[in-house]
Amino acid sequence: MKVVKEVFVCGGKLIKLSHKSISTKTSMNVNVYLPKQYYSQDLPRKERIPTVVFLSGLTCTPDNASEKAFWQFQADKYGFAMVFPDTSPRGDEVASDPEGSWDFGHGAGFYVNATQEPYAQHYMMYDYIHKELPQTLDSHFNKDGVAKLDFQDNVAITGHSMGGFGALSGYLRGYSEKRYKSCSAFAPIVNPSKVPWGQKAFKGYLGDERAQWQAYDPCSLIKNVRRTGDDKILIHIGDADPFLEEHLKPELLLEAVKSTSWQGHVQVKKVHGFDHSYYFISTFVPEHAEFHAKNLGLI
Ligand SMILES: N[C@@H](CCC(=O)N[C@@H](CSC=O)C(=O)NCC(=O)O)C(=O)O
Repeated sequence: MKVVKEVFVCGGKLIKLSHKSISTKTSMNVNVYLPKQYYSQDLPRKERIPTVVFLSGLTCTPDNASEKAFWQFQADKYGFAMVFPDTSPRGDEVASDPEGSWDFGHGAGFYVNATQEPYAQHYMMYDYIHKELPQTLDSHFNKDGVAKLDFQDNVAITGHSMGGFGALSGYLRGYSEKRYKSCSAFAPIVNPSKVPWGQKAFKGYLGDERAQWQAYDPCSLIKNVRRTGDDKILIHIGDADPFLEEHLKPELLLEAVKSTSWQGHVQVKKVHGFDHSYYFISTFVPEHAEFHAKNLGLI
């Protein structure tokens, strides 16, 4: 991993990194915020700082959320690190949308492992986000036998829109192995198999076979994942979101959990007047931060 830049922000630092990915066979950018506790001498030697992973939406790079979601204040408040990955592989050698649209291809990897050519060459975002990146960050930051940061065990996941889908999907697929301690989402695409953004992405990356789609779709996954303990999923969505009716459809997730172990444990908070932007996200980041801090054992 190469450190591209370090930026002082709040009480810690945003570290901008790039690295060669085995999964995507490209160079990938990722931003990591290390909270003030990381730099403090007071951190008990045995305690590792947990991580919250934020998966961004269509068109985003790691910088959108780093600059506009204001997670850093919350990371300092509770003592977690933030990981802001990119949304797709990029580069001249990486196929993108044939029509140059922004909802597929570069900036729109949908956090799945593509099986269809030419996308299967590089779009292995599921493996990258949930397997390779945590290991790579662990090796980079926890050198010399001193493990101050926890990228693999005490980790929460959240995301926005396409990234909200990615968070729900990754959480539910990894549920039996407790890959993530906690999951939330901002205006997520909850049922990609049923909406235009998701159908375009799934057809392009996964092909026509619907069984492949169900293996990533939160509305299918949640029916087959038995909830344990006090686990809950927190979702916020604005009622003035221009994508609400066509692409997001949160009611489909509530419908899907009926008569399952998740009924009553998926909280969808529809908030009046809010749109799809980072003004909406940043407003509700404090509530999501507190939710994850509790589940990560920080409060
Ligand atoms: N460029 C598009 C708008 C695309 C858009 O709204 N992207 C959202 C995520 S949408 C779902 O995944 C986003 O987060 N954009 C980045 C930002 O900083 O706001 C258009 O021109 O309409």
